[in-house]
Amino acid sequence: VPAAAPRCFEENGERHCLPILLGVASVRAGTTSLATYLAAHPKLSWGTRKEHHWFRFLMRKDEASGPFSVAEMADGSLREVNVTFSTGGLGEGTAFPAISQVGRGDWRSYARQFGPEYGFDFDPCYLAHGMLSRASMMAIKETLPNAKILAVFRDPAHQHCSRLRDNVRRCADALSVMRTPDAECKGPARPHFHNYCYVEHVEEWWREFGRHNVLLVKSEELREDPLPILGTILRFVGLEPYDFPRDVLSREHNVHNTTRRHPDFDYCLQAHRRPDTFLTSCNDRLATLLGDPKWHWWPSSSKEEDEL
Ligand SMILES: Nc1ncnc2c1ncn2[C@@H]1O[C@H](COP(=O)(O)OS(=O)(=O)O)[C@@H](OP(=O)(O)O)[C@H]1O
Repeated sequence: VPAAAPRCFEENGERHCLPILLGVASVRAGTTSLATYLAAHPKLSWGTRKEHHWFRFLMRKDEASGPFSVAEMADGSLREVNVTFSTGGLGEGTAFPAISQVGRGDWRSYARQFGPEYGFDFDPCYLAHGMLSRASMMAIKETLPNAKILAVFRDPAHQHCSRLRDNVRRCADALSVMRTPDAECKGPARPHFHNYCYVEHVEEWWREFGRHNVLLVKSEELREDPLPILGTILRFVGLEPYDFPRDVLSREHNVHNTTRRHPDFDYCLQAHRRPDTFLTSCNDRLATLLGDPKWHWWPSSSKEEDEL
């Protein structure tokens, strides 16, 4: 029996259950591979697709149902959503529209996308910076209060500098666009950086779901050997160990690797790994919070500093 008992209903002789596991992060960290591996388990299914985007919020430009720090949940109730982010919500200083889940349907509409198996759903945009991701977190809590939360984190400097080519337009709350590495690396911490300051988000999700319900995975470890990670995830959701087919695990999905070719990529990477940068301080805090230096990704006194 999984730790999080699924919530199910029957319709036309078919049984549908809400997912028990929600992957909430992060963009381009290997979530497609991980989801594909998990889908090979006979008791696990992602339902109709890997990413259901059920908890992404809709923009409502037509009416001002409140200040932009308020999100309208599926049942019409309003929630304050930018209460704790240190940098304020998305659109800070601008007249940003209210955001809403209304029109999405109730929990059954979501559950209909899954069968009777233990479902899981990945959306790497839920754990990110800003009002929308916080609203997603609140909506998830409302619909799936017992969900197990999974986040895959990848070297934040790599993630950030990758955007030199790949503007993050798919995540609605990551509107900042990389311009030049110089401006980004030497300027003050912009809201965009907070997507990769994982420590800020971990504390938020712990607070809402409880520490034991949030599992963090290092993307680099997943790439090295997915088996131990899969074992940990099975234990996390309360399933027995399973011998995943090796041929499934030997394939990597959604591989691009084109970002590295940008001429400024290495410079950007090195600049962000200096000891005095915002991302270094985030890693320091994350490694301390989790009590494990592996969450730092690069040593504080990096040799790369000398090379700049
Ligand atoms: N097993 C495994 N472990 C770790 N990382 C992996 C793995 N498989 C794929 N990848 C790399 O993950 C990147 C794609 O991540 P996502 O699938 O999460 O991207 S997406 O946000 O859903 O589009 C993409 O990174 P880049 O190639 O650097 O772009 C993949 O190469």
